[in-house]
Amino acid sequence: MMKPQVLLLGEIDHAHKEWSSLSSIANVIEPKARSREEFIEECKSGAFDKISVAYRTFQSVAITGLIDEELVSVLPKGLKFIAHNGAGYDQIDVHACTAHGIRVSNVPTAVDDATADVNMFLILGALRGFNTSMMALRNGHWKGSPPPPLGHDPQGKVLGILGMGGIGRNLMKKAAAFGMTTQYYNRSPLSKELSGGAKYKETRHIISTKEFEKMRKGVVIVNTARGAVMDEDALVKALDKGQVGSCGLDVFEEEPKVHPGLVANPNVMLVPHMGTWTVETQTKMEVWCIKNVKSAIEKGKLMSPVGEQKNM
Ligand SMILES: O=CC(=O)O
Repeated sequence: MMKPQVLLLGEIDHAHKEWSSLSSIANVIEPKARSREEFIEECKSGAFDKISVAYRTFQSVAITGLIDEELVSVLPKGLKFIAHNGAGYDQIDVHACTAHGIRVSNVPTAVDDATADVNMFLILGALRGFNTSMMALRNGHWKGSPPPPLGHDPQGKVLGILGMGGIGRNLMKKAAAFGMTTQYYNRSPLSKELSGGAKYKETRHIISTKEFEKMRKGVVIVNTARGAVMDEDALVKALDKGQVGSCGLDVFEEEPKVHPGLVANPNVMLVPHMGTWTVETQTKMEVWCIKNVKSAIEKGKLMSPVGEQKNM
């Protein structure tokens, strides 16, 4: 019998052993395309017609572009599974995939420690106002003149967590070790029956001017989720007014672009999307994603389907 074919979109950098062990159950194909246009052409050429599973990385968006309706509609009909190597899957239009009979998985859990660590780093950095003096030192001005205002301790502060999934719960434990108490908010879409077919409102810009105004003046904001969760323009304005005192960001609305108002503001700590950027975590993520590919081939279903497809 012919082995099933797996399409590799992106690179395997760490889990080489696990990836090569796939060869006993599948043949791996890599695209020749170097742009979205070429990729669409390659799909239409029939080169991928025997593919049933695709493994994709966050970075592969540089070749294929977003996995949106246009792309999904040219993917080979036999492609039934997309295993995405990442926790966040905003590059993939899951509704379009569902409509075309494609199941999507992501990588939860493996990302929790590293992402919560970056969040805690940004919380501490923003509370202490370290960015201004770190810049001053490099510019030959020691702490800066005048020295920056005193920072604040995390001990006794209340941490609000928006999104109490694996990363949120991991962060809560870390913050507790720093003496913080947590309040949380979590979104959970209703079941199909209860929502009566109404489309679930996504999380884009759920934090904007109105929400900043409800917060305590001088609030510290950290984002390690996705940039678009917050209205970046509104954040810049709230920082300029002092409504937001300082902030720490790992994610941005239009990566790799960063709003000039954020770059210009020394009260903002900026990290270029490095939440999971460690050897240990990248390795765990690849291993996890490969398990999804194996499960798709051997059991006909993904090990960790995305939330929208959990009940299918
Ligand atoms: O941003 C990183 C991820 O979604 O895994």
